[in-house]
Amino acid sequence: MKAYLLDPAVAQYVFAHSTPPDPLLEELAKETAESTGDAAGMQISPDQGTFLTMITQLVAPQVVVEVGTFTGYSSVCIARGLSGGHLHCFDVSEEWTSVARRYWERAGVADRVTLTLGPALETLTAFDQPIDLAFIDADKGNYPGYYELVMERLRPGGLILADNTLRRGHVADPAHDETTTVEIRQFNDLVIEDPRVTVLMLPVADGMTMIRKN
Ligand SMILES: C[S@@+](CC[C@H](N)C(=O)[O-])C[C@H]1O[C@@H](n2cnc3c(N)ncnc32)[C@H](O)[C@@H]1O
Repeated sequence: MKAYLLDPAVAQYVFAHSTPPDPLLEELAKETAESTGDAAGMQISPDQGTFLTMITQLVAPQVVVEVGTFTGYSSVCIARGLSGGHLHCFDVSEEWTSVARRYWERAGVADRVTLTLGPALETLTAFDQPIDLAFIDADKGNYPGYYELVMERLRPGGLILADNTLRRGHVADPAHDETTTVEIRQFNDLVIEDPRVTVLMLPVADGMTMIRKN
């Protein structure tokens, strides 16, 4: 499991005292690992999945947006937390999201999930519903664009969650200039300087930032 910033023994303790994934999510993780190779590392970790379900239950959103669906792990977790709301997923990959579609059916949440395929900067621009909750987990260079498109549609009090905002801790090392680290660092700076929001970075998995629109 991903817990880049924790001592391994502490990480084990954390996982042992957090609700684990059910057999369906374990099967999805296994199928993703077997069928997508190195790309499987893009999947959120099980503790993040539990977090997404809990936060969705707490926010009780009507409209949720997910940017970056892959094979569906995070979307199943979000959809399971819904009580009457709807999840709108955005991704470019027909192949990867075909796996997600199967697991939405098996999880019994297909009727509360809509998938739109295409570059998310374009498909989100065409999305015209007020958003209550958003999860951003796609190509890192476009995070500022996704953030602004979501912010324009986010209700006051609404919440954005952005994944991978610590880049294994590299963002805190000014000498680390790998492209994605620089992109995420710029995104983190943009968010903390935005007067419209309240921000909390959580050192969960690869870093997850909670951004509440004031
Ligand atoms: C990190 S993965 C998402 C992981 C997913 N949240 C999960 O829990 O398994 C990133 C996803 O973003 C998608 N993506 C990359 N560039 C994109 C773009 N420009 N527009 C929409 N989706 C994009 C990829 O196809 C990939 O499925």
